[in-house]
Amino acid sequence: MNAQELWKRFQTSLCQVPALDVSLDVSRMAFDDDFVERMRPALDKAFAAMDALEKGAIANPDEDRMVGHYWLRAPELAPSAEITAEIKDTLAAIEAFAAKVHAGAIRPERKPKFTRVLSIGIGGSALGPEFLADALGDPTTDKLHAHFIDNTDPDGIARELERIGAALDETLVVVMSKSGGTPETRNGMLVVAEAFRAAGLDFAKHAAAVTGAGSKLDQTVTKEGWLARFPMWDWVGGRTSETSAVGLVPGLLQGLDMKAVLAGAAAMDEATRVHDAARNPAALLALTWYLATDGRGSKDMVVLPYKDRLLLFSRYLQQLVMESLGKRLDLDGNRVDQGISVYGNKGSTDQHAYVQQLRDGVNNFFATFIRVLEDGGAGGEVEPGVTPGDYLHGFLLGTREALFANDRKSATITVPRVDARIVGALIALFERTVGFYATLVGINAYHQPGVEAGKKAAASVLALQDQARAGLSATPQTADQIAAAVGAPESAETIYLVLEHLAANGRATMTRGSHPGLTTFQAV
Ligand SMILES: O=P(O)(O)OC[C@H]1O[C@](O)(CO)[C@@H](O)[C@@H]1O
Repeated sequence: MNAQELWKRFQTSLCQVPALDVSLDVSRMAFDDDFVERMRPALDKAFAAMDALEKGAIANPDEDRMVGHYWLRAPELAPSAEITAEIKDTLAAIEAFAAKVHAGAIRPERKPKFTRVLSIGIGGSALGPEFLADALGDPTTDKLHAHFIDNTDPDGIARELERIGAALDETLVVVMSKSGGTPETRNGMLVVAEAFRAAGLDFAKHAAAVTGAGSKLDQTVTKEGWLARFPMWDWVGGRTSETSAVGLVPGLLQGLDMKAVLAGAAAMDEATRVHDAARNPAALLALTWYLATDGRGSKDMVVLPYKDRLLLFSRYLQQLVMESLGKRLDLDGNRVDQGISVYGNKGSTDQHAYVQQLRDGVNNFFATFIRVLEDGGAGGEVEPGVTPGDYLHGFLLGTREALFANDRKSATITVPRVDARIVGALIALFERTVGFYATLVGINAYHQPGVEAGKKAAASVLALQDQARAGLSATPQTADQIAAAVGAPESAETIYLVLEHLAANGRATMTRGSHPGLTTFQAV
Protein backbone atom coordinates (compact mmCIF):
# COMPACT_ATOMS: atom_id res chain seq x y z
CA MET A 1 0.00 0.00 0.00
CA ASN A 2 1.50 3.34 -1.02
CA ALA A 3 1.51 6.57 0.97
CA GLN A 4 -1.53 7.99 -0.86
CA GLU A 5 -3.58 4.86 -0.19
CA LEU A 6 -2.54 4.88 3.46
CA TRP A 7 -3.50 8.53 3.78
CA LYS A 8 -6.90 7.69 2.34
CA ARG A 9 -7.30 4.73 4.66
CA PHE A 10 -6.30 6.88 7.62
CA GLN A 11 -9.03 9.39 6.77
CA THR A 12 -11.78 6.85 6.17
CA SER A 13 -11.04 4.62 9.15
CA LEU A 14 -10.16 7.13 11.88
CA CYS A 15 -12.51 6.68 14.85
CA GLN A 16 -12.93 9.91 16.80
CA VAL A 17 -14.41 10.73 20.18
CA PRO A 18 -15.06 14.49 19.88
CA ALA A 19 -16.15 14.85 23.52
CA LEU A 20 -12.64 13.88 24.61
CA ASP A 21 -10.63 14.86 21.54
CA VAL A 22 -9.39 11.26 21.47
CA SER A 23 -9.04 9.15 18.33
CA LEU A 24 -8.15 5.61 17.32
CA ASP A 25 -6.29 5.04 14.06
CA VAL A 26 -6.38 1.47 12.74
CA SER A 27 -5.04 2.29 9.30
CA ARG A 28 -1.86 0.28 10.04
CA MET A 29 -3.85 -2.86 10.92
CA ALA A 30 -4.74 -4.05 7.43
CA PHE A 31 -8.44 -3.87 8.20
CA ASP A 32 -10.72 -4.54 5.28
CA ASP A 33 -14.47 -4.05 4.98
CA ASP A 34 -14.99 -7.78 4.59
CA PHE A 35 -13.49 -8.41 7.99
CA VAL A 36 -15.80 -5.91 9.69
CA GLU A 37 -18.78 -7.41 7.84
CA ARG A 38 -17.76 -10.94 8.78
CA MET A 39 -17.45 -9.95 12.41
CA ARG A 40 -20.76 -8.08 12.51
CA PRO A 41 -22.88 -10.91 14.02
CA ALA A 42 -20.25 -11.62 16.68
CA LEU A 43 -19.93 -7.92 17.43
CA ASP A 44 -23.70 -7.51 17.70
CA LYS A 45 -23.62 -10.29 20.26
CA ALA A 46 -20.87 -8.42 22.13
CA PHE A 47 -22.93 -5.21 22.11
CA ALA A 48 -25.96 -7.09 23.44
CA ALA A 49 -23.89 -8.81 26.16
CA MET A 50 -22.41 -5.46 27.20
CA ASP A 51 -25.86 -3.84 27.34
CA ALA A 52 -27.10 -6.70 29.51
CA LEU A 53 -24.03 -6.42 31.77
CA GLU A 54 -24.67 -2.71 32.27
CA LYS A 55 -28.28 -3.46 33.16
CA GLY A 56 -27.14 -5.79 35.94
CA ALA A 57 -27.09 -9.23 34.31
CA ILE A 58 -24.96 -11.91 35.98
CA ALA A 59 -22.00 -11.29 33.66
CA ASN A 60 -19.64 -13.34 35.82
CA PRO A 61 -21.50 -16.66 35.85
CA ASP A 62 -18.86 -18.68 37.72
CA GLU A 63 -18.99 -16.37 40.69
CA ASP A 64 -22.69 -15.57 40.21
CA ARG A 65 -21.94 -11.85 40.21
CA MET A 66 -22.97 -8.68 38.45
CA VAL A 67 -20.17 -6.63 36.90
CA GLY A 68 -20.72 -2.99 37.66
CA HIS A 69 -17.61 -0.89 37.15
CA TYR A 70 -19.42 1.26 34.57
CA TRP A 71 -21.95 2.35 37.21
CA LEU A 72 -19.14 3.84 39.30
CA ARG A 73 -18.95 6.81 36.93
CA ALA A 74 -22.66 6.93 36.08
CA PRO A 75 -24.38 5.83 39.31
CA GLU A 76 -27.81 6.63 37.91
CA LEU A 77 -27.35 3.71 35.47
CA ALA A 78 -26.98 1.17 38.29
CA PRO A 79 -29.71 -1.49 38.31
CA SER A 80 -31.11 -0.51 41.71
CA ALA A 81 -31.66 2.69 43.65
CA GLU A 82 -29.76 1.10 46.52
CA ILE A 83 -26.59 0.65 44.44
CA THR A 84 -26.91 4.18 43.02
CA ALA A 85 -27.10 5.57 46.55
CA GLU A 86 -24.18 3.44 47.76
CA ILE A 87 -21.93 4.69 44.96
CA LYS A 88 -22.85 8.33 45.51
CA ASP A 89 -22.64 8.12 49.29
CA THR A 90 -19.25 6.43 49.14
CA LEU A 91 -17.80 9.08 46.85
CA ALA A 92 -19.15 11.79 49.16
CA ALA A 93 -17.74 10.02 52.22
CA ILE A 94 -14.28 9.66 50.63
CA GLU A 95 -14.27 13.31 49.58
CA ALA A 96 -15.26 14.38 53.09
CA PHE A 97 -12.57 12.13 54.61
CA ALA A 98 -9.87 13.51 52.27
CA ALA A 99 -10.95 17.10 52.94
CA LYS A 100 -10.73 16.53 56.71
CA VAL A 101 -7.31 14.92 56.35
CA HIS A 102 -6.08 17.85 54.25
CA ALA A 103 -7.46 20.37 56.73
CA GLY A 104 -5.95 18.56 59.71
CA ALA A 105 -9.39 17.80 61.20
CA ILE A 106 -8.40 14.14 60.94
CA ARG A 107 -4.81 14.19 62.10
CA PRO A 108 -2.07 11.84 63.19
CA GLU A 109 -1.46 10.98 66.82
CA ARG A 110 1.45 13.37 67.36
CA LYS A 111 1.57 15.76 64.43
CA PRO A 112 -0.87 18.44 63.27
CA LYS A 113 -1.30 17.02 59.76
CA PHE A 114 -0.77 13.96 57.62
CA THR A 115 1.78 14.66 54.87
CA ARG A 116 2.07 11.18 53.33
CA VAL A 117 -0.24 8.41 52.22
CA LEU A 118 1.11 4.86 52.11
CA SER A 119 -1.15 2.51 50.14
CA ILE A 120 -0.77 -1.21 50.74
CA GLY A 121 -2.39 -3.57 48.21
CA ILE A 122 -1.60 -5.81 45.27
CA GLY A 123 -2.89 -6.49 41.74
CA GLY A 124 -6.10 -4.61 41.11
CA SER A 125 -5.78 -3.07 44.56
CA ALA A 126 -2.47 -1.41 43.62
CA LEU A 127 -1.78 -1.13 39.89
CA GLY A 128 -4.41 1.51 39.12
CA PRO A 129 -3.53 3.75 42.09
CA GLU A 130 0.19 3.41 41.28
CA PHE A 131 -0.42 4.31 37.64
CA LEU A 132 -2.49 7.39 38.51
CA ALA A 133 -0.14 8.57 41.25
CA ASP A 134 2.70 8.55 38.74
CA ALA A 135 0.76 9.86 35.74
CA LEU A 136 -1.03 12.69 37.50
CA GLY A 137 0.98 13.40 40.64
CA ASP A 138 3.36 16.25 41.21
CA PRO A 139 5.58 15.97 44.30
CA THR A 140 5.75 19.77 44.58
CA THR A 141 1.97 20.27 44.75
CA ASP A 142 0.49 16.93 45.89
CA LYS A 143 -1.49 17.36 49.10
CA LEU A 144 -0.08 14.12 50.46
CA HIS A 145 3.07 12.50 49.10
CA ALA A 146 2.18 9.04 47.70
CA HIS A 147 3.95 5.79 48.69
CA PHE A 148 3.08 2.20 47.81
CA ILE A 149 3.80 -1.28 49.12
CA ASP A 150 2.56 -3.90 46.66
CA ASN A 151 4.42 -7.06 47.60
CA THR A 152 5.49 -9.32 50.46
CA ASP A 153 9.18 -8.66 49.73
CA PRO A 154 10.73 -7.66 53.11
CA ASP A 155 13.44 -5.67 51.37
CA GLY A 156 10.89 -3.82 49.23
CA ILE A 157 8.81 -3.00 52.31
CA ALA A 158 11.88 -1.84 54.22
CA ARG A 159 12.97 0.37 51.32
CA GLU A 160 9.59 2.12 51.23
CA LEU A 161 9.64 2.58 55.01
CA GLU A 162 13.14 4.05 54.69
CA ARG A 163 11.89 6.48 52.07
CA ILE A 164 9.25 7.60 54.56
CA GLY A 165 11.82 7.70 57.36
CA ALA A 166 11.06 10.05 60.22
CA ALA A 167 7.82 11.12 58.51
CA LEU A 168 6.16 7.86 59.62
CA ASP A 169 4.33 9.82 62.32
CA GLU A 170 2.74 11.95 59.56
CA THR A 171 1.82 8.98 57.38
CA LEU A 172 -1.70 7.79 56.71
CA VAL A 173 -1.74 4.10 55.77
CA VAL A 174 -4.49 2.85 53.45
CA VAL A 175 -4.79 -0.93 53.31
CA MET A 176 -6.72 -2.04 50.24
CA SER A 177 -7.96 -5.56 49.64
CA LYS A 178 -11.33 -6.54 48.26
CA SER A 179 -11.17 -10.00 49.78
CA GLY A 180 -9.43 -8.69 52.89
CA GLY A 181 -7.36 -11.88 53.04
CA THR A 182 -4.63 -11.53 50.40
CA PRO A 183 -1.38 -12.65 52.09
CA GLU A 184 0.93 -10.14 50.41
CA THR A 185 -1.25 -7.25 51.56
CA ARG A 186 -1.72 -8.66 55.04
CA ASN A 187 2.04 -9.12 55.42
CA GLY A 188 2.74 -5.56 54.26
CA MET A 189 0.19 -4.31 56.76
CA LEU A 190 1.66 -6.34 59.63
CA VAL A 191 5.23 -5.16 58.95
CA VAL A 192 4.12 -1.54 58.65
CA ALA A 193 1.99 -1.81 61.82
CA GLU A 194 5.07 -3.15 63.62
CA ALA A 195 7.10 -0.15 62.38
CA PHE A 196 4.46 2.15 63.87
CA ARG A 197 4.59 0.26 67.19
CA ALA A 198 8.39 0.42 67.20
CA ALA A 199 8.12 4.20 66.79
CA GLY A 200 5.77 4.33 69.78
CA LEU A 201 2.75 5.12 67.59
CA ASP A 202 -0.76 3.68 67.58
CA PHE A 203 -1.17 2.17 64.10
CA ALA A 204 -4.99 2.33 64.25
CA LYS A 205 -4.82 6.11 64.57
CA HIS A 206 -2.93 6.23 61.25
CA ALA A 207 -4.84 3.62 59.28
CA ALA A 208 -7.80 3.39 56.90
CA ALA A 209 -9.00 0.52 54.73
CA VAL A 210 -10.80 -0.26 51.50
CA THR A 211 -12.32 -3.73 51.67
CA GLY A 212 -15.40 -5.88 51.31
CA ALA A 213 -17.96 -5.82 54.13
CA GLY A 214 -17.31 -8.53 56.69
CA SER A 215 -13.85 -9.45 55.36
CA LYS A 216 -11.01 -10.29 57.76
CA LEU A 217 -9.57 -6.84 57.14
CA ASP A 218 -12.96 -5.27 57.81
CA GLN A 219 -13.10 -7.11 61.14
CA THR A 220 -9.62 -5.85 62.06
CA VAL A 221 -10.68 -2.28 61.24
CA THR A 222 -13.67 -2.54 63.58
CA LYS A 223 -11.80 -4.33 66.35
CA GLU A 224 -8.87 -1.92 66.38
CA GLY A 225 -10.89 1.23 65.67
CA TRP A 226 -9.14 2.48 62.53
CA LEU A 227 -9.80 5.97 61.19
CA ALA A 228 -12.07 4.87 58.35
CA ARG A 229 -13.19 1.99 56.16
CA PHE A 230 -14.59 2.34 52.64
CA PRO A 231 -16.41 -0.41 50.77
CA MET A 232 -15.34 -2.64 47.90
CA TRP A 233 -18.45 -4.25 46.45
CA ASP A 234 -18.61 -7.78 45.12
CA TRP A 235 -19.84 -6.42 41.77
CA VAL A 236 -16.54 -4.59 41.18
CA GLY A 237 -13.60 -6.74 40.09
CA GLY A 238 -10.12 -5.89 41.35
CA ARG A 239 -8.71 -5.15 37.90
CA THR A 240 -11.61 -2.85 37.06
CA SER A 241 -11.65 -1.07 40.41
CA GLU A 242 -9.71 2.12 39.68
CA THR A 243 -12.90 4.21 39.68
CA SER A 244 -14.10 2.62 42.95
CA ALA A 245 -12.83 3.45 46.44
CA VAL A 246 -9.59 1.63 45.48
CA GLY A 247 -8.64 4.48 43.18
CA LEU A 248 -10.60 7.25 44.85
CA VAL A 249 -9.17 6.98 48.36
CA PRO A 250 -5.43 7.19 47.54
CA GLY A 251 -6.05 9.53 44.61
CA LEU A 252 -8.14 12.04 46.55
CA LEU A 253 -5.76 11.91 49.50
CA GLN A 254 -2.85 12.65 47.16
CA GLY A 255 -4.92 15.57 45.82
CA LEU A 256 -5.54 14.19 42.30
CA ASP A 257 -8.59 15.39 40.41
CA MET A 258 -10.49 12.13 40.73
CA LYS A 259 -13.78 13.79 39.73
CA ALA A 260 -12.16 14.51 36.35
CA VAL A 261 -10.98 10.88 36.18
CA LEU A 262 -14.60 9.78 36.71
CA ALA A 263 -15.86 12.32 34.15
CA GLY A 264 -13.31 11.20 31.55
CA ALA A 265 -14.26 7.56 32.11
CA ALA A 266 -17.96 8.45 31.87
CA ALA A 267 -17.41 10.29 28.58
CA MET A 268 -15.52 7.30 27.14
CA ASP A 269 -18.25 4.98 28.43
CA GLU A 270 -20.81 6.99 26.49
CA ALA A 271 -18.72 6.87 23.32
CA THR A 272 -18.24 3.12 23.65
CA ARG A 273 -21.94 2.32 24.13
CA VAL A 274 -22.61 3.10 20.45
CA HIS A 275 -23.54 -0.01 18.44
CA ASP A 276 -21.34 0.90 15.49
CA ALA A 277 -17.72 -0.22 15.33
CA ALA A 278 -16.73 2.68 13.08
CA ARG A 279 -17.73 5.17 15.78
CA ASN A 280 -17.02 3.08 18.88
CA PRO A 281 -13.27 2.96 19.68
CA ALA A 282 -13.60 0.05 22.12
CA ALA A 283 -15.45 -2.08 19.60
CA LEU A 284 -12.93 -1.15 16.90
CA LEU A 285 -10.01 -1.91 19.20
CA ALA A 286 -11.54 -5.28 20.13
CA LEU A 287 -11.86 -6.09 16.41
CA THR A 288 -8.23 -5.04 16.01
CA TRP A 289 -7.18 -7.48 18.72
CA TYR A 290 -9.20 -10.20 17.05
CA LEU A 291 -7.72 -9.51 13.64
CA ALA A 292 -4.16 -9.24 14.93
CA THR A 293 -4.25 -12.37 17.08
CA ASP A 294 -6.60 -14.55 14.97
CA GLY A 295 -8.97 -14.44 17.92
CA ARG A 296 -6.72 -16.78 19.87
CA GLY A 297 -3.87 -14.70 21.20
CA SER A 298 -1.44 -15.71 18.47
CA LYS A 299 0.34 -12.35 18.78
CA ASP A 300 1.39 -10.29 21.77
CA MET A 301 0.27 -6.73 22.38
CA VAL A 302 3.13 -4.23 22.80
CA VAL A 303 1.92 -1.03 24.44
CA LEU A 304 4.05 1.96 23.52
CA PRO A 305 3.03 5.25 25.11
CA TYR A 306 5.26 8.09 23.96
CA LYS A 307 5.02 9.95 27.24
CA ASP A 308 6.90 9.26 30.46
CA ARG A 309 3.80 9.88 32.56
CA LEU A 310 2.17 6.84 30.97
CA LEU A 311 5.03 4.52 31.88
CA LEU A 312 2.93 2.44 34.29
CA PHE A 313 0.00 2.12 31.91
CA SER A 314 1.34 -1.04 30.30
CA ARG A 315 1.80 -2.65 33.72
CA TYR A 316 -1.77 -1.70 34.57
CA LEU A 317 -3.01 -3.09 31.23
CA GLN A 318 -1.07 -6.27 31.71
CA GLN A 319 -3.34 -7.29 34.59
CA LEU A 320 -6.51 -5.90 33.02
CA VAL A 321 -5.99 -7.78 29.77
CA MET A 322 -4.14 -10.93 30.87
CA GLU A 323 -6.13 -11.71 34.02
CA SER A 324 -9.35 -11.08 32.09
CA LEU A 325 -8.56 -12.90 28.86
CA GLY A 326 -6.11 -15.58 29.97
CA LYS A 327 -8.62 -18.43 30.25
CA ARG A 328 -8.41 -22.18 29.78
CA LEU A 329 -12.11 -22.75 29.19
CA ASP A 330 -14.74 -20.87 27.23
CA LEU A 331 -18.23 -20.16 28.53
CA ASP A 332 -19.42 -23.58 27.35
CA GLY A 333 -16.61 -25.36 29.17
CA ASN A 334 -14.52 -26.13 26.06
CA ARG A 335 -10.73 -26.02 26.32
CA VAL A 336 -9.61 -22.85 24.47
CA ASP A 337 -6.41 -21.61 26.20
CA GLN A 338 -7.20 -17.98 25.43
CA GLY A 339 -5.31 -14.79 26.20
CA ILE A 340 -3.26 -11.94 24.81
CA SER A 341 0.19 -11.28 26.25
CA VAL A 342 0.81 -7.63 27.04
CA TYR A 343 4.10 -5.87 27.60
CA GLY A 344 5.53 -2.44 27.04
CA ASN A 345 7.32 0.43 28.61
CA LYS A 346 7.56 3.78 26.82
CA GLY A 347 8.74 5.35 23.64
CA SER A 348 11.19 6.41 22.55
CA THR A 349 13.16 4.70 25.35
CA ASP A 350 12.19 1.29 23.99
CA GLN A 351 13.74 2.23 20.66
CA HIS A 352 17.02 1.58 22.41
CA ALA A 353 15.92 -1.68 24.02
CA TYR A 354 13.64 -4.04 22.10
CA VAL A 355 12.43 -2.17 19.01
CA GLN A 356 15.26 -3.82 17.05
CA GLN A 357 13.50 -7.16 17.51
CA LEU A 358 10.09 -5.67 16.81
CA ARG A 359 11.28 -4.28 13.48
CA ASP A 360 13.55 -7.06 12.29
CA GLY A 361 13.02 -10.11 14.49
CA VAL A 362 10.22 -12.54 15.18
CA ASN A 363 6.89 -11.11 13.99
CA ASN A 364 4.84 -12.22 16.99
CA PHE A 365 3.20 -8.98 18.14
CA PHE A 366 1.10 -6.00 17.24
CA ALA A 367 1.81 -2.58 18.69
CA THR A 368 -0.50 -0.06 20.33
CA PHE A 369 1.00 3.39 20.14
CA ILE A 370 -0.27 6.10 22.46
CA ARG A 371 0.34 9.49 20.95
CA VAL A 372 0.07 12.59 23.17
CA LEU A 373 -0.28 15.85 21.27
CA GLU A 374 0.63 18.45 23.89
CA ASP A 375 4.28 18.21 24.89
CA GLY A 376 4.22 19.84 28.32
CA GLY A 377 7.51 20.43 30.11
CA ALA A 378 9.92 23.30 29.59
CA GLY A 379 9.91 23.02 25.80
CA GLY A 380 12.98 24.94 24.60
CA GLU A 381 14.48 24.28 21.20
CA VAL A 382 17.36 21.84 20.79
CA GLU A 383 17.93 22.83 17.19
CA PRO A 384 16.50 25.78 15.31
CA GLY A 385 12.73 25.18 15.16
CA VAL A 386 12.91 21.75 16.79
CA THR A 387 12.02 20.82 20.38
CA PRO A 388 12.62 17.59 22.34
CA GLY A 389 8.87 16.98 21.97
CA ASP A 390 9.21 17.17 18.18
CA TYR A 391 11.82 14.45 18.42
CA LEU A 392 9.54 12.30 20.59
CA HIS A 393 6.69 12.70 18.12
CA GLY A 394 8.99 12.09 15.18
CA PHE A 395 10.27 8.88 16.75
CA LEU A 396 6.71 7.64 17.22
CA LEU A 397 5.75 8.25 13.60
CA GLY A 398 9.07 6.93 12.36
CA THR A 399 8.89 3.72 14.40
CA ARG A 400 5.30 3.13 13.35
CA GLU A 401 6.18 3.47 9.67
CA ALA A 402 9.34 1.39 9.98
CA LEU A 403 7.29 -1.39 11.60
CA PHE A 404 4.51 -1.18 9.01
CA ALA A 405 7.01 -1.26 6.17
CA ASN A 406 8.14 -4.63 7.51
CA ASP A 407 4.61 -6.01 7.89
CA ARG A 408 4.32 -5.22 11.62
CA LYS A 409 0.80 -4.01 12.46
CA SER A 410 -0.15 -1.27 14.89
CA ALA A 411 -3.04 0.78 16.20
CA THR A 412 -2.53 4.35 17.37
CA ILE A 413 -4.53 6.08 20.09
CA THR A 414 -4.14 9.85 20.02
CA VAL A 415 -4.96 11.93 23.12
CA PRO A 416 -4.56 15.68 23.55
CA ARG A 417 -2.61 15.52 26.80
CA VAL A 418 -2.11 13.41 29.92
CA ASP A 419 -4.53 14.78 32.50
CA ALA A 420 -7.06 13.28 34.87
CA ARG A 421 -9.89 13.26 32.34
CA ILE A 422 -7.81 11.55 29.67
CA VAL A 423 -6.39 8.97 32.06
CA GLY A 424 -9.96 8.12 33.13
CA ALA A 425 -10.93 7.83 29.47
CA LEU A 426 -8.01 5.52 28.64
CA ILE A 427 -8.89 3.21 31.53
CA ALA A 428 -12.54 3.08 30.42
CA LEU A 429 -11.53 2.47 26.79
CA PHE A 430 -9.49 -0.61 27.65
CA GLU A 431 -11.98 -1.92 30.22
CA ARG A 432 -14.68 -2.01 27.59
CA THR A 433 -12.38 -3.33 24.87
CA VAL A 434 -11.56 -6.28 27.12
CA GLY A 435 -15.28 -6.86 27.71
CA PHE A 436 -16.12 -6.81 24.00
CA TYR A 437 -13.16 -9.02 23.07
CA ALA A 438 -14.11 -11.58 25.73
CA THR A 439 -17.55 -11.96 24.16
CA LEU A 440 -16.02 -12.20 20.67
CA VAL A 441 -13.98 -15.20 21.81
CA GLY A 442 -16.65 -16.58 24.16
CA ILE A 443 -14.96 -16.40 27.55
CA ASN A 444 -15.74 -15.03 31.02
CA ALA A 445 -13.54 -11.94 31.44
CA TYR A 446 -14.50 -11.39 35.04
CA HIS A 447 -13.19 -14.36 37.00
CA GLN A 448 -9.61 -15.54 37.65
CA PRO A 449 -9.69 -19.25 38.54
CA GLY A 450 -6.04 -19.73 37.52
CA VAL A 451 -4.72 -17.41 40.22
CA GLU A 452 -6.12 -19.72 42.89
CA ALA A 453 -3.86 -22.60 41.84
CA GLY A 454 -0.71 -20.58 42.60
CA LYS A 455 -2.14 -19.36 45.91
CA LYS A 456 -3.00 -22.91 47.01
CA ALA A 457 0.44 -24.19 45.98
CA ALA A 458 2.12 -21.40 47.98
CA ALA A 459 0.08 -22.33 51.04
CA SER A 460 1.19 -25.95 50.79
CA VAL A 461 4.84 -24.86 50.44
CA LEU A 462 4.53 -22.94 53.70
CA ALA A 463 2.89 -25.93 55.39
CA LEU A 464 5.78 -28.11 54.21
CA GLN A 465 8.29 -25.54 55.46
CA ASP A 466 6.75 -25.86 58.93
CA GLN A 467 7.18 -29.64 58.81
CA ALA A 468 10.75 -29.34 57.51
CA ARG A 469 11.71 -26.92 60.28
CA ALA A 470 10.23 -29.27 62.84
CA GLY A 471 12.30 -32.09 61.31
CA LEU A 472 15.61 -30.22 61.79
CA SER A 473 17.90 -31.32 64.60
CA ALA A 474 21.55 -31.04 65.69
CA THR A 475 22.33 -34.00 63.41
CA PRO A 476 23.12 -33.09 59.79
CA GLN A 477 20.42 -34.50 57.46
CA THR A 478 19.88 -34.41 53.72
CA ALA A 479 16.62 -33.17 52.17
CA ASP A 480 15.69 -36.79 51.39
CA GLN A 481 16.19 -37.82 55.01
CA ILE A 482 14.15 -34.92 56.34
CA ALA A 483 11.43 -35.51 53.75
CA ALA A 484 11.19 -39.16 54.74
CA ALA A 485 11.20 -38.31 58.44
CA VAL A 486 8.30 -35.88 58.09
CA GLY A 487 6.31 -38.36 55.98
CA ALA A 488 6.66 -36.42 52.69
CA PRO A 489 9.30 -38.33 50.69
CA GLU A 490 7.89 -37.03 47.39
CA SER A 491 8.59 -33.46 48.52
CA ALA A 492 12.38 -33.67 48.94
CA GLU A 493 13.01 -31.02 46.28
CA THR A 494 10.67 -28.48 47.88
CA ILE A 495 12.14 -29.27 51.30
CA TYR A 496 15.65 -28.70 49.91
CA LEU A 497 14.60 -25.33 48.44
CA VAL A 498 12.79 -24.03 51.54
CA LEU A 499 15.67 -25.08 53.81
CA GLU A 500 18.21 -23.44 51.48
CA HIS A 501 16.15 -20.26 51.82
CA LEU A 502 15.93 -20.58 55.61
CA ALA A 503 19.69 -21.14 55.81
CA ALA A 504 20.35 -18.00 53.73
CA ASN A 505 18.37 -16.12 56.36
CA GLY A 506 20.08 -17.60 59.43
CA ARG A 507 17.15 -19.86 60.34
CA ALA A 508 18.85 -23.19 59.55
CA THR A 509 22.44 -24.34 59.09
CA MET A 510 23.42 -25.72 55.70
CA THR A 511 26.55 -27.57 54.61
CA ARG A 512 26.70 -27.73 50.83
CA GLY A 513 27.53 -31.10 49.30
CA SER A 514 28.79 -31.67 45.76
CA HIS A 515 25.14 -31.74 44.65
CA PRO A 516 21.83 -30.91 46.34
CA GLY A 517 21.20 -34.53 47.40
CA LEU A 518 24.39 -34.50 49.50
CA THR A 519 23.75 -31.10 51.08
CA THR A 520 22.87 -31.36 54.77
CA PHE A 521 20.77 -29.21 57.08
CA GLN A 522 20.73 -28.75 60.85
CA ALA A 523 18.81 -26.66 63.33
CA VAL A 524 20.56 -23.40 64.28
O1 LIG B 1 -8.03 -6.93 46.46
P1 LIG B 1 -7.57 -8.30 46.84
O2 LIG B 1 -8.71 -9.18 47.29
O3 LIG B 1 -6.50 -8.22 47.87
O4 LIG B 1 -6.99 -9.00 45.56
C1 LIG B 1 -5.86 -8.50 44.89
C2 LIG B 1 -5.69 -9.14 43.56
O5 LIG B 1 -5.59 -10.54 43.67
C3 LIG B 1 -6.29 -11.18 42.61
O6 LIG B 1 -7.43 -11.76 43.14
C4 LIG B 1 -5.48 -12.25 41.99
O7 LIG B 1 -4.28 -11.76 41.50
C5 LIG B 1 -6.63 -10.05 41.65
O8 LIG B 1 -7.71 -10.34 40.88
C6 LIG B 1 -6.82 -8.93 42.59
O9 LIG B 1 -6.75 -7.71 41.94
